[in-house]
Amino acid sequence: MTDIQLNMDGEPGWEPFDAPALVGASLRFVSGDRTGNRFRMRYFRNASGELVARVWFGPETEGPPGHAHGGSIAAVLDEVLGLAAWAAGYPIVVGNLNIHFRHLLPLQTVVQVDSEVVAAAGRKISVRGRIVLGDRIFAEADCLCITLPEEQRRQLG
Ligand SMILES: CCCCCCCCCC(=O)SCCNC(=O)CCNC(=O)[C@H](O)C(C)(C)COP(=O)(O)OP(=O)(O)OC[C@H]1O[C@@H](n2cnc3c(N)ncnc32)[C@H](O)[C@@H]1OP(=O)(O)O
Repeated sequence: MTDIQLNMDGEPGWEPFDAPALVGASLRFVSGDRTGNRFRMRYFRNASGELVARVWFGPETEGPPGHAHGGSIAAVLDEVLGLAAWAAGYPIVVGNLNIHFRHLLPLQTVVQVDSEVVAAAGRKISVRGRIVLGDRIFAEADCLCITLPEEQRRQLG
């Protein structure tokens, strides 16, 4: 397997972001395995609080031959956009995730997930995101996150 570059060393202003330190170790499904053949990913945040992820879609995320399964793309967007809301200070779960799959995403490629918290109204936090490689947009998503009441948050641990 070729060298997998997930760092942002050449891009000043982005610091590694410790997702489990914020939301807990339960966040394993997408970002928990740093060596396997499903996803490998790293989170980064800048001084403005924007969150990005560098994600490698491994052979076990396959859907169409040689390309990522739509569900694997959805899983990545669910986690990254939900985490973007948490990183902005909102303890949420994802209520609605709407994805446009724009281009087939080739396996064993490192792509970037950009995110932006675009609105907060009461318990509803709107987050937008996209999966890109250079100018190529593979997927775009709108995510509605809902903050959890304190009691429900406590039950989650
Ligand atoms: C803890 C670690 C977190 C890790 C980081 C995040 C990354 C992972 C992200 C996820 O995968 S989270 C897991 C996937 N999501 C879920 O399983 C959520 C399951 N659904 C629920 O728990 C509840 O339906 C939910 C908390 C989202 C809402 O239920 P509530 O009873 O608390 O809220 P309610 O129904 O009163 O709705 C509150 C407002 O949100 C709106 N709303 C709720 N769900 C909606 C929805 N699905 N679509 C559109 N609007 C929605 C609702 O209309 C209302 O708007 P208004 O205040 O204007 O009336």
